[in-house]
Amino acid sequence: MSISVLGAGAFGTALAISLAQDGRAVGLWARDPGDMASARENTRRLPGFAFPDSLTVLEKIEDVQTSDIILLAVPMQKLAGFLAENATLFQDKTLVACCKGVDLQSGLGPAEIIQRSCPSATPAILSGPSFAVDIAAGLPTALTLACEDGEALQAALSTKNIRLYRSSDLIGVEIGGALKNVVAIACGIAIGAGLGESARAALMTRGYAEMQRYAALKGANSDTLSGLSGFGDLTLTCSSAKSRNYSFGLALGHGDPLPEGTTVEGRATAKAVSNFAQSANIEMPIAQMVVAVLDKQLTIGQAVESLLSRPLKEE
Ligand SMILES: NC(=O)C1=CN([C@@H]2O[C@H](COP(=O)(O)OP(=O)(O)OC[C@H]3O[C@@H](n4cnc5c(N)ncnc54)[C@H](O)[C@@H]3O)[C@@H](O)[C@H]2O)C=CC1
Ligand SMILES: O=C(CO)COP(=O)(O)O
Repeated sequence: MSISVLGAGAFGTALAISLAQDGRAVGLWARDPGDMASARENTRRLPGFAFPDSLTVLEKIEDVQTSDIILLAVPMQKLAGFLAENATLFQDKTLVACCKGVDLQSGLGPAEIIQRSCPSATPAILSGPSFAVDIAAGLPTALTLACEDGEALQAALSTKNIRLYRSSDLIGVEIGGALKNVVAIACGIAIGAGLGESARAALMTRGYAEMQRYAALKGANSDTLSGLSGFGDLTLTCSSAKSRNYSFGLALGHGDPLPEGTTVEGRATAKAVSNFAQSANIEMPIAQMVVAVLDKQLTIGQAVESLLSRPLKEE
């Protein structure tokens, strides 16, 4: 089965490198390829990792039509527009969403967006704890691949350093990857503002409870979030400064200039999730406080005060 990766940010590039390291023919398409084809490296988004020989930089997006499996590695808020623009190229393909988030405009995750724009395609979700640099460096990782009847796909996308676990719960897997970014921003804020590691552990745990509430209402299986794309990615992202979401929170909490030009998926997803929580009348106070701080409706001190003064309840 031939594979292409669309979107040559850090993650798309890392996945293409890992897949091609096994000698598979892999196509990588970038909206703006720069000198990638001649340099055999993505010097802007993932410098220092040479492309294996079997990785081809696609000249035009139409070249993707020879592939059966297409990995979508564009940022979440661009996915719907990207699919709408290119839907005719994706008929009957297996489309593997690698982005993590909830679309702010529609409130949908990648699986439903794929189903709506490309009804003849087979949707799949790849998610779990993995920094692009770790994958590109050949370090060991374990991720979840969600797809109906996904055994062949699991075999096709497993590599020497990416061990894939299979799931049929697309909604649960995409929610884990999307919502952990919101909690990671909250944790970064807490550490940046000097609130301490106990506060971070509390935010991770109560943030996880919010993820479970959201997932239950969206029809996810109750145990999916305990896997790699939920608990696994929450742990990684809330504890490593390699995470852009956590680092963004750190800067916010510390009062430093916010990083620019990086993909911080949790910002838009926090808003999408809070909108849903409000309309569905479920409690997601951490997500709502992240939005309030981002929108400057509350200071960090006021947000903390608000979380601590909520009515006492059972765990
Ligand atoms: N970087 C990482 O370690 C990981 C990233 N992800 C997810 O992968 C997704 C992409 O993230 P990164 O690759 O890290 O982002 P990035 O910030 O490195 O790159 C984003 C890329 O998307 C391209 N792009 C933006 N809009 C586009 C459009 N309309 N059409 C085509 N290309 C477009 C940009 O040109 C850029 O190359 C995100 O949802 C992120 O959560 C998931 C796991 C790990
Ligand atoms: O999803 C990731 C790790 O699994 C990457 O996290 P960031 O997008 O916060 O860098």
